[in-house]
Amino acid sequence: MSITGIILAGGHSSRMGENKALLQIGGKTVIERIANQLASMSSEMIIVANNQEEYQFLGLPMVSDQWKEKGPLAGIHAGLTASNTLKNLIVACDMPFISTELGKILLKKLDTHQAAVPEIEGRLHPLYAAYRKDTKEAAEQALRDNRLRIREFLHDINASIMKGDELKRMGFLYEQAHFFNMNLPDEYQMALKMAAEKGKHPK
Ligand SMILES: Nc1nc2c(ncn2[C@@H]2O[C@H](COP(=O)(O)OP(=O)(O)OP(=O)(O)O)[C@@H](O)[C@H]2O)c(=O)[nH]1
Repeated sequence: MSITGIILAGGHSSRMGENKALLQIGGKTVIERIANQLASMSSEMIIVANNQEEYQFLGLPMVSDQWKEKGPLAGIHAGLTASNTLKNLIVACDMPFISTELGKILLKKLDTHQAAVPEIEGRLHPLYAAYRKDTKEAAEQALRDNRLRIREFLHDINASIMKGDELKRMGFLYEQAHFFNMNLPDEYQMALKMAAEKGKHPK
């Protein structure tokens, strides 16, 4: 298994008001939960962070953005630049309930595409998606041109947009929780409730 799991943790969490990667859910920080999930799918991991001291406790390799204050596309670029593997799974640090089953489906799609990105009920999820290392050049060009929308970057590469129906046909029964991301304090409270419910009715 030659796969790198890349966690984007270089944002400002300004809507949350505190570092959302370090919020606790079920006795663990969100970033630890994600790292644990990624560990089962990848041979290497990288954290892309601009304030690295905050994540030293994870004991994982870290890199910083080369393009500063450009948002998640710069995180994707930095992660792919540092990666030593063709196949990479990128995850935002604010998605507490990602599915490893989905991660494996997205990574498999890289046999035929440069990227695989879920689109669930009309909403694209490029921050839980698989990217080949060879998309780094297109990311760099987009950053150079100051085209920072990931949706546009996906047009520049051979990306497979995987809709809910296709995922269902492949036997993956998605839940909204898999794509849940926390931006606001209320959404953190919601995540705590979701985790408590999951604990009551484990699958
Ligand atoms: N490496 C890197 N990651 C980023 C950057 N901006 C956002 N991210 C990450 O991308 C994901 C989604 O980020 P957002 O929620 O859109 O932005 P944020 O800055 O974290 O939060 P807000 O300040 O509330 O907008 C999170 O995992 C962020 O850590 C960046 O400039 N560099």
